[in-house]
Amino acid sequence: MARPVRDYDESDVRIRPNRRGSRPRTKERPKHEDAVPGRVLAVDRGRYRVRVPGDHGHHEVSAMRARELGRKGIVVGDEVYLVGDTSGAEGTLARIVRLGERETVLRRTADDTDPVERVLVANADQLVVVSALADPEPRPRLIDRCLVAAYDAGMEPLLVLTKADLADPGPFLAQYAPLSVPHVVTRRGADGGLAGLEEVRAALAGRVSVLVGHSGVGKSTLVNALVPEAERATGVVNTVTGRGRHTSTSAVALPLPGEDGWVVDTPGVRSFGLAHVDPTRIVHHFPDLEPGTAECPRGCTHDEEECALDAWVAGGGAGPAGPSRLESLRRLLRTRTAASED
Ligand SMILES: Nc1nc2c(ncn2[C@@H]2O[C@H](COP(=O)(O)OP(=O)(O)OP(=O)(O)O)[C@@H](O)[C@H]2O)c(=O)[nH]1
Ligand SMILES: [Zn+2]
Repeated sequence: MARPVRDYDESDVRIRPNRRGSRPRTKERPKHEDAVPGRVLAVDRGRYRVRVPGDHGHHEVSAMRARELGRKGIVVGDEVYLVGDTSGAEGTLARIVRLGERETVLRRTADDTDPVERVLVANADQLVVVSALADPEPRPRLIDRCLVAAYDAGMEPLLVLTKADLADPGPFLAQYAPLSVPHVVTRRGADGGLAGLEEVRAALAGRVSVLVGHSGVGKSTLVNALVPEAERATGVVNTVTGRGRHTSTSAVALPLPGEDGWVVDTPGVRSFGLAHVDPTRIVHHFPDLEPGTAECPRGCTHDEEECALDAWVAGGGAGPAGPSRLESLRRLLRTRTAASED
């Protein structure tokens, strides 16, 4: 019979200081089993604002990365593990010693001159593309880029169409009908309030949603209506860093009231470079077309002459909607290679 193996127990080592001081004798890296889990809400110049759950609700902790993390990036939405002073009291700084596994990764290539791929947000499951129906006019090419970024990240897209008091959503929606992207329409009501907000809330409930949209579409109006304390939350970053109102933060996670999901606002994000996108990830989001790719040549981009989708769709493989769905898929695939526009 094998002897029972005793697991290495870090706490044993730590309570027995060696002669030279309090450092454990073992070369084994400390595992930080007592590390406190939290979620990164904002990143600003090497300081992380982390939300830590406690017995009586949540509190926020300012943290820095521990050296042992190496060069691994930490982004908004990351699950992190903290040691040190995790009280969140003013002037305290915890250390992030470990990073949880990411379920999704929203990336972008900043622009055409900067080929560096950046991770924008981790662990989000929905990408909300906010677009005004008028003032400013919708930008379909930018919306398509966002959809591609969502599909590539394994996120579900949602269109929020604002300012329906200024223009009828019908013609715009017709363009997106073959894509079967869910949408919500909002408008300014006669009372000055935002109509459609309840529908937006329902679509965000229980999810982690990243909001993107170009300047003037009404994204701030929407965020402030959804998360009335949003202003206060951004203020916390500033008191922590002591750098005033201007921060380089490109994303901020805001818990929705009632702990019913999160929205991640992305104030600095104006476009999605898509140099990194894998075409096979886009076709996964067209489940009606995907079976038709079985006969494709290896490494098919699904936008080339040899692609098996044409014959399959022509043969009725994807039903009567097949041709317009294929056209939409190709539109998105071409977005990947088109020059970025914001
Ligand atoms: N008519 C109308 N105007 C709206 C609506 N929603 C927002 N606006 C107005 O549109 C303008 C831009 O709204 P913001 O919320 O600041 O837009 P934003 O997307 O945050 O833009 P940036 O701050 O530039 O990023 C403001 O004057 C809002 O009052 C709407 O549903 N209807
Ligand atoms: Zn193909």
